[in-house]
Parts: sequence; structure tokens; C-alpha cells
Amino acid sequence: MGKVHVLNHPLIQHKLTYIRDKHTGTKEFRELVDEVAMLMAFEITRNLPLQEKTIETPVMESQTQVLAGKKIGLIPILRAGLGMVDGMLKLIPAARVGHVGLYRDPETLKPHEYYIKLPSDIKERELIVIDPMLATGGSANDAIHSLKKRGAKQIRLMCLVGAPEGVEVIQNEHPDVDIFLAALDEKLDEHGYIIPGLGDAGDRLYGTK
Ligand SMILES: O=P(O)(O)OC[C@H]1O[C@H](OP(=O)(O)OP(=O)(O)O)[C@H](O)[C@@H]1O
Ligand SMILES: O=c1cc[nH]c(=O)[nH]1
Ligand SMILES: [Mg+2]
Repeated sequence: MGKVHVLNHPLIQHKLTYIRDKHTGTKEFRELVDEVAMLMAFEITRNLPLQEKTIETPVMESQTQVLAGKKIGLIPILRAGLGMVDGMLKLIPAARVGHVGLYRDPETLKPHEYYIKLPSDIKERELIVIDPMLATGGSANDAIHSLKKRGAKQIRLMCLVGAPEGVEVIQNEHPDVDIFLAALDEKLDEHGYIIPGLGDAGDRLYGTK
């Protein structure tokens, strides 16, 4: 079964509080999501392999380490996942970005795919699916199925806030996928919103409500 990692770094938790706060406006919300995504990228890249490199400092020759060049793909789920891409690219600038467009029907809560465009070499990349919200898990589940159908082998899921219901769906459907969250919340309400959550992430990012 995939592991759930709650990234409880104090800076992430502090910023998440202001992301959740309903008094935080669109501009600040977007900036905070960008910052938290960058901090989460720092945590999620802890396991990247390193290789030896010999350099010359101004003083002497030295054996040091550089990244071993593992290929990474960021896969934001449109729309809200887009808000986390730039923050992650600040730390992983060589990552390629693929897009999966999904919206959740407000009545049925079922996801509908409307767009997909991926790097041609996803089979060789470690993919990080990004979405601020993991609610029923339907959207992330569909996105991961779509990636696997196209040959993806290594996938991780990174969300700001997850509900236990969504975590369970991903763990059952994709036991090979580890989940990284800034917070694991209590449950879903009757409309499928995460409680306490942060509201509608897409609407808060783009000011569409
Ligand atoms: O786990 P689920 O129950 O599937 O819900 C989570 C999904 O809902 C939201 O997207 P939404 O459908 O609002 O689309 P948007 O990003 O375009 O606003 C959110 O960004 C996730 O993609
Ligand atoms: O709480 C939720 C659930 C789904 N989508 C959101 O944006 N927020
Ligand atoms: Mg939305």
C-alpha cells in the first residue's frame, strides 16, 4: 500500500493556515500556494540520487556531489494544480510538465477528462501528480489511471489538503503510489468539499466565484 506523508514543516503549516483562512484574497492565496508548493518540492525531492563530481574550489580540488540526473515530470491536474507548478519548477527547473484537464461534476462528483498533453518520455520519468485538493479521490484516481494507460511507471501524488476518503481510494486503486500532503483533514461534507479544507481551490486561485 502507498504511504501517506504529511509534510509538517513549520513553514508549510504556517502558510497553510493563511491559505485556509477565508479572509485571504486571491493575490495572497496564489502567492501562498506557490510558496507552499516550493517548500513541498523541497521535501518531496529528499530521495533524489546524487553522483560524485570533482571540482576545483579556489583553494583545492574537491570531491563533491551533484544530482544524478533523474528525470522528473510534473503533472498538474487542471485547473487548480496549475497554481502549484511554478513553485515546484523553482526547485526542479529541469522537470518537464504534462497537463491533465479534469473537472468534477458538482452533482455526481465524478471527474470528466477534457484535456491531456504529456511529455513523450513519461515511461522514463518519475511523475509527480499535483493538485491542491484530494477530496473523493476521483480526479487524482482518473489522472493516475490515464498516466498508467500511457505507460507511466513511477508516480507520486502531491496535494495540499487530503481527505481520508480520497486517500483510501488512491491506496486501494494505486498501491504503488505514495501520497504527499501538507495536511490530512477530517472528512468530506455532503457536497464533497473537504472539512475544514480551504474551499474551492480553483475558484480561490483564479477569482472565479
Ligand atoms: O478528489 P475529487 O473529489 O475529485 O475533488 C478534487 C478535485 O476537485 C477540484 O477540481 P475542480 O473539479 O473544482 O476543477 P478546477 O480545478 O477546474 O476548479 C480539485 O482541484 C481537484 O481536481
Ligand atoms: O474541498 C474541495 C473539494 C474539491 N475541490 C476543491 O477545490 N475543494
Ligand atoms: Mg474547482
